[in-house]
Amino acid sequence: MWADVLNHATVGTESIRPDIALGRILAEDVHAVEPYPPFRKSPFDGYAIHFEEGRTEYTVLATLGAGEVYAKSVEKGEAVRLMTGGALPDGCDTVVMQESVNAVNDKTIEIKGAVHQGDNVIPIGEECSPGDPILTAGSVLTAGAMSAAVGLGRTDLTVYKDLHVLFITSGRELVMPAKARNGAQIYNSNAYLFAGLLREYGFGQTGYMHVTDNSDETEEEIARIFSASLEADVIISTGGVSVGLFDSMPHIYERIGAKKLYDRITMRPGSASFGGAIERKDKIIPVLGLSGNPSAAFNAFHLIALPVLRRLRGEKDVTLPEVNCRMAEGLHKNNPVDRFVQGTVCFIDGMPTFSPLSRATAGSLLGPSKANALAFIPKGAPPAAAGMTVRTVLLTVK
Ligand SMILES: Nc1nc2c(c(=O)[nH]1)N[C@H]1C(S)=C(S)[C@@H](COP(=O)(O)OP(=O)(O)OC[C@H]3O[C@@H](n4cnc5c(N)ncnc54)[C@H](O)[C@@H]3O)O[C@H]1N2
Ligand code: MOO
Repeated sequence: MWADVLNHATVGTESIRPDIALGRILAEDVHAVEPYPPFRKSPFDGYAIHFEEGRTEYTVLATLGAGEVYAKSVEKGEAVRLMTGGALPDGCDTVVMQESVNAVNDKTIEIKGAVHQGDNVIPIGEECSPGDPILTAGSVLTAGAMSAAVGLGRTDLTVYKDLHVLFITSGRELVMPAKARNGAQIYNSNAYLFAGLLREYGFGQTGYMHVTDNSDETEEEIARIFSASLEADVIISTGGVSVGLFDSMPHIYERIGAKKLYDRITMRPGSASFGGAIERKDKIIPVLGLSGNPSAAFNAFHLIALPVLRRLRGEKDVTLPEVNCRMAEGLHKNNPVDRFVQGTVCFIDGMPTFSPLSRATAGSLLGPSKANALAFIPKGAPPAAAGMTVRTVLLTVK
């Protein structure tokens, strides 16, 4: 069912210039249209010669900077001085580094030591030939990928459109920073956690709304969320999805047209979770209501929301990398369901080692400020002991 939603929800494509494409997802396979390098070039500052067996002295016809062309052909006994990256003139088949040459006079060089025909020539198409695959659809345009495309002459690239993520927080106990807070209220840290996570993972255009879960305001809040949802490709919220009296997110989602796909998942933390989809005339909008507990929300972002967001923006590889780690210390909890424990991965004696956070609870505010990995302890496993090997999901942006 999620597969159906995701297959229909993918955003469209657009053509953009490389200078604004960093971090975007390619929607086309890029092939070389010409060979690279496009001419025979020198890897050194030196002399391009018309090689002749046994000859040590050559007459230098000209000096060329990189990018300059020598129009005539270089014949027997002749050479051209050129710089690193310079094109070999016709008739030259060998390059001699300038350190391997003595100047006999202004116009003549003498080669010291052995030289072989063909030395130091980078051939045309050494790296790629016309038609060779260079970049694949669904990959992220890194700085390196863009330089490859530009180096091969591309002036525009077809990429997936930016996702419009509408993010919602829920709860009357939440106040924004610098606002007055009574003794039982807390600051709305998830608003900042998710704005930051979305930005860190390259999801740029983010609307934000807050639901008070106060019944006097519900109708107006539903109307505002409905109107914001018209611009959204995906909706994510934290809080208000459990069984509390004021947990109103599933109701709000249903009121704005979402069909429920699930309302709980068997993992901890993050079991409080709502998944649904809004089917509109022109598109399907996936809806993810995540747990309000900050650490549960952080885990659920990486494990549930991020793969969905990546898939929606056309990425091929949507999951985070995993590495097997040695547990630095034991955990004492039983595991009635799959558990993802926040912690840090570092290398000790070359061995990836996972250290669980001392307070790895669903409600921990501070966990997301420290964790760079989540250890996976499967359902039914005994409490994880120090020294055992554990599968660990790496949170790569840190
Ligand atoms: N009787 C039961 N109670 C609970 C169950 C259950 O099955 N039966 N499930 C528990 C689990 S598991 C979790 S997780 C929480 C999740 O509840 P919600 O997702 O509805 O989240 P809230 O109740 O709204 O908030 C939980 C917690 O997180 C704080 N929070 C919420 N939003 C923010 C925010 N934007 N910034 C910072 N902190 C936030 C909120 O104040 C609460 O402390 O339910 C259990 N209860
Ligand atoms: O959903 Mo809760 O985070 O499992 O503690």
